[in-house]
Amino acid sequence: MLDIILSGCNGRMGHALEAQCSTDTELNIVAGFDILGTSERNFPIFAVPSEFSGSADVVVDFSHPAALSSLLSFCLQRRLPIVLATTGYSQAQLAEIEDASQSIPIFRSGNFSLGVNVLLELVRQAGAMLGEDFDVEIIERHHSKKVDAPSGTALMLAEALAVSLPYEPEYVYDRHMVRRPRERREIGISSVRGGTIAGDHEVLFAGKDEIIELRHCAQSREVFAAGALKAARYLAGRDAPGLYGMRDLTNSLLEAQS
Ligand SMILES: NC(=O)C1=CN([C@@H]2O[C@H](COP(=O)(O)OP(=O)(O)OC[C@H]3O[C@@H](n4cnc5c(N)ncnc54)[C@H](OP(=O)(O)O)[C@@H]3O)[C@@H](O)[C@H]2O)C=CC1
Ligand SMILES: O=C(O)C1=N[C@H](C(=O)O)C[C@H](O)C1
Repeated sequence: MLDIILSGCNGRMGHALEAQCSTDTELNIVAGFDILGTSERNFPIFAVPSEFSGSADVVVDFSHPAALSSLLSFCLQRRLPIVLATTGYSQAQLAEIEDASQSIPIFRSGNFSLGVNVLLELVRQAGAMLGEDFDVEIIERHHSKKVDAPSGTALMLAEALAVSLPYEPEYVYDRHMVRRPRERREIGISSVRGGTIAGDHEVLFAGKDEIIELRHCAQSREVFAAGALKAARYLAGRDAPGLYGMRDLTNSLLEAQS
């Protein structure tokens, strides 16, 4: 049995995770954290992590960057592993995560779907093969309620391109004031918000008279919830501090199959 604390439990992803845990007898939500505290659920909810005095195996967080410091202090104090799925962290917060991972196991990814992690590999390959001749643009589309832009996944795609392209890219987020032709080393990142789009990421390679589009569309939040719960299982079995990611998880799943 895995005892989970669900941070951001009142949100869209919090509900998606609760639904998946309710169908798996091995997963047990012992408490929730959320800014508004109590609600009518099957577990107690705390507005401030330090108010929880029970025990747990792992924290899974889909909340807001503002929750990070109190979550990390809570986990550091109890030596609890944490899965961080929240996006929109500042550079200083990423450094805080890195620091904390010297003391506890932390699993962080801007996207927990298996498909996006395959997309990242394909984008790396395409960047290395096409980078000399093609312009590259990233387009992400999400529901109207999303607060951060560009998405965490778009930033991961940008990082994947940065290691594979034959030049150091310059990211361009907004062209509306620019009055000049595009330069090869630019990577445009465009964010679209509307309706209930669960998560849609496209990398466009535009060459002379030909275009390649690599695209992933999440059709529901279930894919993210399922991936984060796999990460929680992976982390709970680990004592060693460190910063883990989807590559560690997919490698361990492949090892288990062989
Ligand atoms: N890595 C991945 O695969 C995925 C990551 N995400 C990320 O997860 C996060 C949550 O997404 P989603 O569920 O759609 O968002 P929601 O806004 O629906 O849920 C977030 C919850 O956290 C609460 N919250 C806000 N601020 C704080 C705080 N300071 N402390 C504690 N709780 C807080 C919100 O309360 P209130 O509504 O009152 O503000 C809300 O209940 C986002 O950063 C999103 O980008 C989402 C999907 C997949
Ligand atoms: O906020 C969301 O909904 C999502 N956020 C993540 C991101 O910022 O990339 C992952 C997914 O696309 C859904």
